[in-house]
Amino acid sequence: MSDCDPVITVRGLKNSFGDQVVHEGLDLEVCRGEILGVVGGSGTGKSVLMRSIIGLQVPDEGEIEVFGEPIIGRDDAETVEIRKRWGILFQGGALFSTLTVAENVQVPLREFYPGLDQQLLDEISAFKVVMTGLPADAGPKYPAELSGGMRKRAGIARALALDPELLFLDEPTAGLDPIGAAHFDELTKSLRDTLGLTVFLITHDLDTLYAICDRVAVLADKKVIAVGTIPELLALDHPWIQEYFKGPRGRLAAVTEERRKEAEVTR
Ligand SMILES: Nc1ncnc2c1ncn2[C@@H]1O[C@H](COP(=O)(O)OP(=O)(O)OP(=O)(O)O)[C@@H](O)[C@H]1O
Repeated sequence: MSDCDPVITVRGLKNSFGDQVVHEGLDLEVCRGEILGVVGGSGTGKSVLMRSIIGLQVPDEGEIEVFGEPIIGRDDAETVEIRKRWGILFQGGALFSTLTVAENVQVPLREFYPGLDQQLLDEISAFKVVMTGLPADAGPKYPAELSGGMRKRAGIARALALDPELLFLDEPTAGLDPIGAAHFDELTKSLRDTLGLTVFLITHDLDTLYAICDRVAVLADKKVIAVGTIPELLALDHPWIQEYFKGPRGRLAAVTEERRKEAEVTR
């Protein structure tokens, strides 16, 4: 992307587990303010890439910078100021089931700002809950009392607890019905627009790619084989890209997006 101000830079990344090499020579830049979709077949290493960027997976080789700061080889204490600036929604939402929604949102606040008093914690968490479109009375509820879509929103509320600049979302619409998924996409986009976030979004959801991603990075053959807008990717003749975007589901997603845009124009 021209005039890219990189928030994440990955160079020459190699990850392996025993004999299995997942990444080799992987490069990627995520630009400030964009929603970057990360796609690839199952097991191509999308989650391992995210885990490497957030420091949970130590790569064999390569360099990773977030906000211009190196990540690899630094311990938790050294990266605390960087970690405060990002929020993460792991696959499945990963809320603590024994804590209420409000208490879940307060977890990162307590971790990074242990001095905050309970009243302030309650006020911040209540604000984050409402910000994600949940009703205010969702705060005292436990995750098991919420629908799948509401749990995802609660996960986003927790990811937003520290007012991050960068949001990592690992398959946020997995398990949601199409309407719930479309609403979640709208939430992601509106948060990006209003808060100026940069979003690293792993997804299998073609509708999400069409509806909200500025660019898409494709993982295959152990690396990012292409990054670009969907029209740019469609112009490439890589077999996986062609099959993914031009297969029946890809064509349907393209038509759905076309209709959505037309409806917007005539509204
Ligand atoms: N901790 C680990 N130990 C051993 N192998 C692992 C570990 N984490 C990931 N792998 C392997 O690395 C490969 C990539 O996994 P990853 O979860 O990143 O794939 P993915 O692209 O996110 O897949 P999916 O789309 O199915 O979620 C898989 O073959 C997986 O089994």
